[in-house]
Amino acid sequence: MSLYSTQRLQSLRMIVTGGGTGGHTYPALTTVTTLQARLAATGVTPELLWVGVADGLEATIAVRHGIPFKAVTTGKLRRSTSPKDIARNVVDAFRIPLGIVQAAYTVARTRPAVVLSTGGFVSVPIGLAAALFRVPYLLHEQTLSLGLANRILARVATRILLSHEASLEHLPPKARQRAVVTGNPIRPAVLQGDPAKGLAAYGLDPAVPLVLVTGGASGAQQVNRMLAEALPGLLQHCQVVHQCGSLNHAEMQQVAANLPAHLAHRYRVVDFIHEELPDLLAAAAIVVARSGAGTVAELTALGKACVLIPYPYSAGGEQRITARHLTQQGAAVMLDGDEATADRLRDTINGLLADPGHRIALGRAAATHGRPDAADHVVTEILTAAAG
Ligand SMILES: CC(=O)N[C@H]1[C@@H](OP(=O)(O)OP(=O)(O)OC[C@H]2O[C@@H](n3ccc(=O)[nH]c3=O)[C@H](O)[C@@H]2O)O[C@H](CO)[C@@H](O)[C@@H]1O
Repeated sequence: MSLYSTQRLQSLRMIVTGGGTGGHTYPALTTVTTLQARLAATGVTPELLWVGVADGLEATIAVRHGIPFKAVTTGKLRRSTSPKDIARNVVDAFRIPLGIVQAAYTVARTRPAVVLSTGGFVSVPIGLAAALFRVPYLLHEQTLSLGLANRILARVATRILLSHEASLEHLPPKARQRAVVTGNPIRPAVLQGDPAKGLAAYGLDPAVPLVLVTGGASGAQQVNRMLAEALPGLLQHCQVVHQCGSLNHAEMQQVAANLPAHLAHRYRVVDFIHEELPDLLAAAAIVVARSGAGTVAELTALGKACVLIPYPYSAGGEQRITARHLTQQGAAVMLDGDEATADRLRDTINGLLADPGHRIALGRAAATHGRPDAADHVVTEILTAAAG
C-alpha cells in the first residue's frame, strides 16, 4: 500500500534527489522548473523537497531557485584498493547506513506522491527509502552506460527514464520492462540561441566560420593542450572561442598573447561560458567538446556537427562509450587514444571546414539522437506516476 494514496494531483508533493556534478544536478533543476511551469497552468503549485548533500552543487542550486532543501549523509563505494580509498570506504561504510536512516525518515515524514532521482551517490538512500515505503520512484540516467548508483537503484525503481535508446541493453532484462527513453532534460535557453548575439558578444566576424571548443563544466586540460598547439594552423581558416576551465586560464591567455598578430584577433579564451553559451552554440559551425552527458544532450538536440574528445577516466568509461556510439552512427567525429593529438585535431577541423556536406551530414545524424523535449517527457512520467 502506498504511503500516499489520496489528494494526488490537487497538491503534488515530490522529493527530487540527485547531485554531485552539474551533470546530475542540472537535469533535475530543468525537470523541476518544467514541472512548475506545467502545473502553474492548472493552478497547482507543487510542494517540492530537494534532498542532497550539504556541500554539494545541488544545495547551492536548490537554494538559489527557492526549492526547499534537506541534506542527508551519504557515502561513496570506491573500487580502488589504494590504502587511502580503503580508509575512505571504511568511513563511508558507517555513513551509508546513517544516510539510509535519515532518508527513510525524510520520505516517511514528507509523504511524497512521487520521488525522482537523477543520479549521484546521494540518490541511493532516498531511492531505497522510496522503495521501502512503496512510493512511486522514478530514476533518471543521463549517461549511455549506467552509473554504479543507478545500477543499484534500477532494481527497485518503479520507472527507469533513459537518455539514450542504446542504454536499454545496459539494463538487466527484468528492468528493461520498466524503462522508457525520455532523453536528458536540457535548459530551454540552449535551444533558443541567437548566432548574431553570440558573435557580437565576443567581437567576432560573421564572415568567418566559428569553432567552439568546450571542455565541459570544469574545462579539459588535454583538450587545451591539443588546441594550443593546433591554433596557428587553424586560425587561418576559422575563428575559435575556447572555454578552458579556471585551472588553465592563465596558461591559455599566454598562448593567446603569443599568437601572431594577424591571427590573434580570431581567438577568444574564457574559463567558463555563462548565459551566452546558447548564442555561441547557435553561431558555431563546429563544436569540439568532451562527451559528457549534458554536453552531448545539448549538441544532439541542436543537431551540431561535432568533434568529441572523450575524457579517458570518466566513470566506467561512459564518455568513451557515448562518443563511440555517436561516431558509429555517423553523428560525430571522435578523437580518442592515440588519435587525440594536436595534428589530428587541426586536420579534422580543417577537413570539416572545407567540407560543408560532411558537416551537414554529421549535424543531421546528431539530431536523430537529440531529444529537445526530454524535460516535458520526464514531467509527463512524473505526473503519470503521481496520479498512480
Ligand atoms: C569530467 C567528468 O567526470 N565529467 C562528467 C560530468 O560532466 P560535466 O558535468 O563536466 O559535463 P556535462 O557535459 O554533463 O555538462 C556540462 C554542462 O555545463 C555547461 N557548460 C559547460 C561549459 C561552459 O563554459 N558553460 C556551460 O554552461 C554545458 O552546457 C553542460 O550543460 O558529469 C557528466 C554527467 O554525469 C558525465 O557524463 C561526465 O563524464
